[in-house]
Amino acid sequence: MAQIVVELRSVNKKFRGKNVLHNINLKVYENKVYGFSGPNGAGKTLTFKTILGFIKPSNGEVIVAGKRIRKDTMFAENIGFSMQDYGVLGDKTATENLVLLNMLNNNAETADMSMQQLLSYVGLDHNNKDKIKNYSLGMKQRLLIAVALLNDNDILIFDEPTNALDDAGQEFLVALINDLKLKGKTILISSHDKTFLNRVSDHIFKFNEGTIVGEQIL
Ligand SMILES: Nc1ncnc2c1ncn2[C@@H]1O[C@H](COP(=O)(O)OP(=O)(O)OP(=O)(O)O)[C@@H](O)[C@H]1O
Repeated sequence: MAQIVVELRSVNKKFRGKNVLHNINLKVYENKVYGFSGPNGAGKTLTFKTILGFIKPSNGEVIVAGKRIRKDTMFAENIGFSMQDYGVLGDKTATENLVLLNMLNNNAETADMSMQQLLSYVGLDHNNKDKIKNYSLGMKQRLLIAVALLNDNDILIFDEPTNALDDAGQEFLVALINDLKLKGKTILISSHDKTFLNRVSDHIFKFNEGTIVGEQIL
């Protein structure tokens, strides 16, 4: 039977008295792709940060891979994620960024060769000596995806990976997500592009004003 790998139970979050997430209930089953849709400020990124353990709910429960995220959990270690400008240094090359992050992650087995493979998997050239502050937005998106894949985690969160992607970039991303699914990954992905979400998702959560207002099974 398919396992539930992420579960949110009646999650609420208040910031300075304002309800930014309310009554979020969701179940994520292994090896499926979940689209998160909704307008700006709907709560998609906050829900991702709650699953990652970066922010703690005011009440409710978050369970990742069978473990409850507690107040003293720093973050959910078994999730790879990409968020806009999170964790990458503009003054370094793509390879330097990946090597640094890999060292921070204590991932001893990764050699330069696997960085090359990872960069080529996301369509970047490991020989490119440009600092990433000079990258196009589409190239930065590809690097952020590589960051999410660094530790070969089974659960992946991609926050707005379609931003600034041209048609070829989108096609590449669709193929990459399909390939990751074939490899057994579970993927949570937010986007403003409904056509893209319909193409890649098994299940879509529709967010508005900090809550889930609808679901669609594809
Ligand atoms: N640290 C914070 N303090 C106060 N309010 C916050 C904080 N972080 C997010 N919010 C608020 O929570 C709401 C949800 O934001 P969130 O970033 O999750 O939206 P989103 O659905 O990802 O939108 P977008 O499509 O623009 O990325 C917004 O109203 C935002 O202003």
